[in-house]
Amino acid sequence: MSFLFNSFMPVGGGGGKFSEEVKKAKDLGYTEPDPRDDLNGQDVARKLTILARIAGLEIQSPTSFPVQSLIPKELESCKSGDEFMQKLGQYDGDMEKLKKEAADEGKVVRFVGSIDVQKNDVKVGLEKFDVSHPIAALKGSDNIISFYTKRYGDNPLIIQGAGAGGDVTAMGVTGDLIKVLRLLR
Ligand SMILES: NC(=O)C1=CN([C@@H]2O[C@H](COP(=O)(O)OP(=O)(O)OC[C@H]3O[C@@H](n4cnc5c(N)ncnc54)[C@H](OP(=O)(O)O)[C@@H]3O)[C@@H](O)[C@H]2O)C=CC1
Ligand SMILES: N[C@@H](CC=O)C(=O)O
Repeated sequence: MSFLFNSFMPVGGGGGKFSEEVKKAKDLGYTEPDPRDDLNGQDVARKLTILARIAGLEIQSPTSFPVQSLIPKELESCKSGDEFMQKLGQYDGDMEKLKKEAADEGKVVRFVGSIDVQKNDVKVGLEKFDVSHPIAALKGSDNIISFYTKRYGDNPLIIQGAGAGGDVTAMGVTGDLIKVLRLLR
């Protein structure tokens, strides 16, 4: 999703049609095998569930908090990812409208997950960001996690790096396997 929005609406203008950027992300191996698993918000919701639990929140499941889906209502009944991809272009106008609205406000649109530990609040969806915000400047498949804490107040602690692609995914899986092996010792 990060690559998708970084290339759909880069700072400074440009970016292709939404459906074309989804196809590009899929061809590069950045989406889930079925891109609907990204566009319905569930991939981000799963990651937020893990992070929120690490932060101490009791989150029942990735479907137990608000998640915005970018799948057009009319395409919810598609039988396969291929059918979905073929039809997605018919709805490019909706995303184009959103892009223009944000651009008129001098902002960009990004798909983000937020965890408010104190309020016990988790949510996933589209948000507009000022072009000077660190999330606006992301490139390629980079993801960003910002920690707003008592000490890292208005200037958050930031972790940034590639969040998709074969090499980093393989590295993540290998890291998890090593952790499991250590637990089994
Ligand atoms: N794509 C990405 O950038 C990222 C992906 N992920 C996660 O990594 C996982 C894989 O994603 P991705 O690599 O894109 O998906 P792919 O579909 O490209 O690869 C999945 C691989 O897993 C194999 N596989 C599936 N089921 C089984 C099984 N039961 N036993 C053994 N092998 C199996 C498939 O084998 P076969 O080809 O024979 O079907 C295929 O080689 C997903 O859970 C995804 O959420 C996480 C971070 C980033
Ligand atoms: N499909 C994911 C990448 C792997 O988890 C994404 O869109 O960020």
